[in-house]
Amino acid sequence: MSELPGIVVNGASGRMGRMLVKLVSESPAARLVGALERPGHDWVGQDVGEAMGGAALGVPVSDDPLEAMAKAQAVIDFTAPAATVALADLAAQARAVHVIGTTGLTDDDITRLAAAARHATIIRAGNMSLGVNLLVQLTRKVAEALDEAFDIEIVETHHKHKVDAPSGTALMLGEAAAEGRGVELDRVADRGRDGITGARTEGHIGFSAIRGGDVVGEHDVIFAGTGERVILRHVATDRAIFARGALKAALWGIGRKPGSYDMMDVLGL
Ligand SMILES: NC(=O)c1ccc[n+]([C@@H]2O[C@H](COP(=O)([O-])OP(=O)(O)OC[C@H]3O[C@@H](n4cnc5c(N)ncnc54)[C@H](O)[C@@H]3O)[C@@H](O)[C@H]2O)c1
Ligand SMILES: O=C(O)C1=N[C@H](C(=O)O)CCC1
Repeated sequence: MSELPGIVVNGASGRMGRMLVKLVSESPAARLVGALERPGHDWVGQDVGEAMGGAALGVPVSDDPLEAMAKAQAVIDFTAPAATVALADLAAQARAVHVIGTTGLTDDDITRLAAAARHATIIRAGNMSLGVNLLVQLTRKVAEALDEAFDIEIVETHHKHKVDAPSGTALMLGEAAAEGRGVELDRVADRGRDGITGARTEGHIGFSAIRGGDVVGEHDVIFAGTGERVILRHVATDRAIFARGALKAALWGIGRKPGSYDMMDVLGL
C-alpha cells in the first residue's frame, strides 16, 4: 500500500495549529510529517506532541519551512498575513499544496498569493467550515431576492484574542451579499460607525465586530426591511470544524493543477 499523504502544520502552537496537529496525527487519511513555528518560538526543536503536553509524535517543531515540507504533499497554514505570504513562495518551491486559513490579508497580500498560485495549488478561505460556506450561498440567494429596501448588516462575534476585523467570514458574507445585489463590496461597505454618522445610506452593507471571552465565532447576516427582518446565522462552538475543512481541502488539492481555489471548489457548492 502506498504511503498516506504527508501534511505539515504551520503555526503549530496556535489555537488552530494545535487542533490541526491533533486532527492530522489521528487521521486515517493523512500523516503528520512536519510542524512549523516562527523562529525564536520556544516550541522549535521540541517534539510537537510533547510540546502540546501529550505523547511524542516523532515530529520535531521546525522553523525551516523548506526542510519541514521536504516530505510533504500539503501544508496547512493558519498563522498571520506576513507568514502566509512568505510561505506561499516556499510551498510552491516544495510543490506542496498550500491551504490558507489565515485572515486579515490586505489586497496586496492577496495579489502576492495570486502570483504564487501561478506555480502552486493554493486553497484559501476565510472560513473552512461546511456551515459557513453554505451560509455564504444562502446569503447570495437572499440578497438576490430582496431589493435595497432591505438593509444588509453583518454582525460577527469572536474571542478576545482575535486581531483582525471584520472577520474573514464576515468579508466572505459581505462579498456574497454584494454579488447577490450585483454591486462591488468596496463601493458599498460601511466598516465601523462612530459619532454623527448621518442616516444609513440605502444599499450599503454594514459590518459590526464584537470581541470578548472565548467565543469561537458567530455570524449574523441581517436583512432589515420595514416591518420584518430576515436573519441568517451561523454559530461555531468548536474550532474542529475549521480544522476538518482544512484537512479536507489539503487532501482535495493534492494532484490538482496550480491555481487559486476556495472551499466552494472543495465542497462542490
Ligand atoms: N479560515 C478559517 O476557517 C479560520 C478559522 C480559525 C482561525 N482562522 C484564522 O487563522 C489565523 C490563526 O488563528 P489562531 O486563532 O490559531 O491564532 P493564534 O495566534 O493562536 O496562532 C497563530 C500561530 O501562528 C504562529 N506564527 C506566526 N508567525 C509565524 C511564522 N512566520 N511561521 C510559523 N508560525 C508563525 C504563531 O506563533 C502562532 O502560534 C487567524 O488569521 C485567524 O483569523 C481562520
Ligand atoms: O478565531 C478566529 O480568528 C476565526 N477566524 C476566522 C474569521 O476571521 O472569520 C474564522 C472564524 C474563527
